[in-house]
Amino acid sequence: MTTVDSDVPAGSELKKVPFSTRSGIGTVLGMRRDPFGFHEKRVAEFGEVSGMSAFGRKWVVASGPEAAEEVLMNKKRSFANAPAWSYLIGPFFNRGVMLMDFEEHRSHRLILQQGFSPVAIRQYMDLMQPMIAKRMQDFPTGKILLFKEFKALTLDVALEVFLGLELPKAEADRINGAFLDTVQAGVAVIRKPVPGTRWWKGIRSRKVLEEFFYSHIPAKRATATPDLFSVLCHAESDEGATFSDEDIVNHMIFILMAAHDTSTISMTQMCYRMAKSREWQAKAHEQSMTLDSELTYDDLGSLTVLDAVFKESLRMCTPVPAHPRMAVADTEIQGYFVPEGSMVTVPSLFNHYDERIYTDPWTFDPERFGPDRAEDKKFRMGWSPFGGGVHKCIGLYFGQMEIKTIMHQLVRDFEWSVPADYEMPMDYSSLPIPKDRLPVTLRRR
Ligand code: HEM
Repeated sequence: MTTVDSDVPAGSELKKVPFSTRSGIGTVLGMRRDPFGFHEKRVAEFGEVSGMSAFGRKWVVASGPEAAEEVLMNKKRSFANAPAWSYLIGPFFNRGVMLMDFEEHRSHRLILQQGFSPVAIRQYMDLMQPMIAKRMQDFPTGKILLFKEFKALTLDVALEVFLGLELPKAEADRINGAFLDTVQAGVAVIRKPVPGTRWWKGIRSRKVLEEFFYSHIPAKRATATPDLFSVLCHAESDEGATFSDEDIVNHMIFILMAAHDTSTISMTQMCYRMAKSREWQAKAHEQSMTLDSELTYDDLGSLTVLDAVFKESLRMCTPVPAHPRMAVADTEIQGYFVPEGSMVTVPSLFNHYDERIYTDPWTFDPERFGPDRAEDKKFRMGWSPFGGGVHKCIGLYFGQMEIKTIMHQLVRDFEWSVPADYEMPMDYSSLPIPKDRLPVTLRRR
């Protein structure tokens, strides 16, 4: 049987993937301590396609935009999501659409798509605007932890727009805690339910979430309301396929997770960058003042400053830093032999600093996305915070709508700052979050 570091078959012109001999624990700790430095050393030593041990498996790291395109566009259908993502987060996000492949993925995605159509997104925007406006009126000022505030806000928005439920604070906190634990569990170093560990907490939290969703299904099936939960309960594909209760619970848990942290991280990054580069905060404020406080869906296209800040912030810290896959047939990446069964990862976090794509990649420079420079367009996967191919983020438009709606209100009514020498300390052990939750001084204009 071939293994991930097997020799290239006789007669093949493909190259063997060079593997690091470093232990899995050493690799994970090294990556956590200094992910960028660690990656740079790996590329200098082994090249863009190389192997490493991590999380109990051997992985092929397929760096660079060309390798990203080969893996994510998956033209030969030789890479699958389920066996790779399930290995990392399966017990917690079981049967979410990202953990499905090929025909099954296609049929579930077609039904799900109804919840993400332009008509549905306009409905969600109508639902969320008054609530965001109200939350912004009450937004705390002074020295605050912005990441924490955004996390609470995006959860409330998600509960309203996805679930159509107003939960008492204690219940909302319980669900928030359960999400946090499920997300954290995926990258646990101890990958067994040993009491007290991340993995163990993740399993318990998944049960909490399942019970929560199942208990609300009968009411959701009984009436059609404009929230995603209700849309999924009533959705039917062209072939007449519908979701079972179990499908709905699985998709809801996955989507809530997929939407919540990614949006929080994006807004945190945007605010951090605009606190360091105050001129961009001022530009965004000026532009937002030319529009009404309450936006229409069509106004979103006019927020060009926030759009550029969003793109650059997601380039510099992409909320989903890597895309894991498994080779389901013997295949190749950039001329390297990748045997069936190999775990493969596409590291977008690092690709976004590739000097072949971006000029001065460590500099915050939203203008690089303008039509005259369009640095992100040099490679198909040059800018890939939303992934690519059939698994490309289904919530891409929803996410941008939510983020811009919140940021529009924030830049209109507030200004914020950090000390001149402040650098946000990042925890990359799961999705990238600030260790200090981004303390800022926020004041109402
Ligand atoms: C800025 C915010 C967001 C970012 C950066 C982001 C990023 C991503 C990425 C990178 C993937 C693909 C992962 C892979 O191929 O391995 C993905 C998939 C997905 N995202 Fe998002 N996401 C965001 C917001 C959202 C929102 C708001 C929702 C839902 C409302 C959502 C729902 C999903 C779903 C369901 C998938 C799986 C799609 C499939 O496999 O067919 N995401 N997202």
